[in-house]
Amino acid sequence: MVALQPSLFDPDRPVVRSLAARPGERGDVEETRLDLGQGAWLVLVRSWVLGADQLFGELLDTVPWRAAERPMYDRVVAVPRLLAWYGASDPLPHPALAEARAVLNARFRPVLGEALRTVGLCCYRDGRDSVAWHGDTIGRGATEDTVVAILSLGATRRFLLRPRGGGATWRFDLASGDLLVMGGSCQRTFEHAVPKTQRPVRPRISVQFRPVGVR
Ligand SMILES: O=C(O)CCC(=O)C(=O)O
Ligand SMILES: [Fe+2]
Repeated sequence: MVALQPSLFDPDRPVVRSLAARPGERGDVEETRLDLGQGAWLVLVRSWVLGADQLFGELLDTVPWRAAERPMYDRVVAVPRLLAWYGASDPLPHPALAEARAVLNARFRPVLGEALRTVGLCCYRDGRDSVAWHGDTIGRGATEDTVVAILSLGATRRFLLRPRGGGATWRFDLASGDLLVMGGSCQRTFEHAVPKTQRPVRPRISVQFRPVGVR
């Protein structure tokens, strides 16, 4: 990791650190690459964004969060998290998210063959909020390899991945500023989830960067 000169680091302005442009090359940060098997891979970067709590606070206060509902059997239930969505041409709610997307594209566009363009946000208000097991299989993720990058902000929450056909579950505790990138066949061969927790936790925001059409 490159040492940051204190005078260059303004704690009020989040810093998105650069990623290596090509595998094997070194960026500002250490990437952990994991092969999950079946063509699925992950890239994990701890403390990718510096000043992440500042960014977290600004997003919590300024994003137009909406509560959603979905049908379940014969009832309509509340989706247990708040949502916001920015399409490819929508202005993003914070300049750091545009910077983050540009850094991700410098690294992953060659792998993906197209750019990450949309930005989805989830807010987990407390430990009762969660996302159930699923793959992002709407769009090309259902049939082709894709990339979904997640920036985690605020509370540390557990992120789980398991193979669809059965097998061991991978667990990652994602802290504020961490980046987790799911690639290859991950959306169709694995499922991921953020389970509820009994621990008292402050809110967490996740920011998902995806190609157009993938959800
Ligand atoms: O909050 C997260 O880290 C995961 C969110 C997610 O899987 C989704 O929105 O599809
Ligand atoms: Fe997902």
